Amino acid sequence: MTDRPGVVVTGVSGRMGRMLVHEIEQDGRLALTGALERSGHDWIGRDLGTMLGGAETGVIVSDDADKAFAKAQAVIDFTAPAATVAFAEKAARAGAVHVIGTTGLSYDDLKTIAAAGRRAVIVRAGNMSLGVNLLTQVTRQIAQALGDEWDIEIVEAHHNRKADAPSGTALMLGEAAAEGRGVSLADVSDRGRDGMTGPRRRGDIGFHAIRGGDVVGEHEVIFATAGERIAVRHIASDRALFARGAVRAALWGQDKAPGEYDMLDVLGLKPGRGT
Ligand SMILES: NC(=O)C1=CN([C@@H]2O[C@H](COP(=O)(O)OP(=O)(O)OC[C@H]3O[C@@H](n4cnc5c(N)ncnc54)[C@H](OP(=O)(O)O)[C@@H]3O)[C@@H](O)[C@H]2O)C=CC1
Ligand SMILES: O=C(O)C1=N[C@H](C(=O)O)C[C@H](O)C1
Repeated sequence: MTDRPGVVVTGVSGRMGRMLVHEIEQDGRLALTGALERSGHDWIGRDLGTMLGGAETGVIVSDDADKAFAKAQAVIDFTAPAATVAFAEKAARAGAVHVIGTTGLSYDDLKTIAAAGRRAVIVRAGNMSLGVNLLTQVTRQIAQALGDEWDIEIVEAHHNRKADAPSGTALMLGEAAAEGRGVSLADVSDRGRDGMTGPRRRGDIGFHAIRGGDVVGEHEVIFATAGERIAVRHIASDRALFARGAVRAALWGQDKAPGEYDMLDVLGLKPGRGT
């Protein structure tokens, strides 16, 4: 028996799933009590440690989320939108803190997750790193200080297996820029221009996605006007930083009231909420 909060990692064979198992072991403040993969996956019923090429851990990979969540205090979930929406309901029912890193969530997905967040603690962020979360604040401040004669463009680059565009981080940065300007991102978003687009619309926020090789994640916000340009940039070179943020969020959420939180709450960068 252990008094460490128990945690389940979903999508455990994925890029982030593997990284999370490693980080949970290294960090030592959470006990890994469950590991999930989708039904029919080769790893189901097998020992997680063996599947990862190491010694047996006693954690058997399962596709039964309800059973795994019932024994845990936290769920760390970097999977895919449909899976995350289903996990949100199940984690809320089990009373486990649900840390959501999954991106590409639709408006309806977000509504379902928000409903689960009225019953349990959810920490959701398109990027769990300190650097990116600081960058959102800097972006908001710069956008607030500049008029709309400054064009804002967000450029992101990721590996060639990434399923969604723009990235969750690019959207966080876009939201921050729009907030700084006092406009709704939905009204000014201009994604991936192509063809005879005509001149740029004043006030738009442009998004551009590069996909290639093994790029972990790079984001740049460009503010451009006549005669000058400002660029702020974040480069992630190791997925471990996202896993560290997720573990920190799972621990932070343990004594919080039900609600949907983000990494600014966890990092103490949003005074007056949940701290
Ligand atoms: N917020 C952040 O800081 C970060 C967010 N991400 C996001 O995390 C997500 C995952 O990224 P990544 O690890 O690279 O992707 P991977 O495709 O490598 O991993 C996703 C894993 O989830 C599994 N999965 C899908 N559906 C289910 C299900 N219903 N039940 C259990 N497991 C399931 C997949 O299985 P299968 O292969 O069979 O589909 C796969 O093993 C993406 O949305 C990505 O954008 C990534 C890094 C940082
Ligand atoms: O899919 C990824 O890899 C990443 N996804 C997140 C995103 O969509 O922004 C975070 C990070 O950039 C890596």
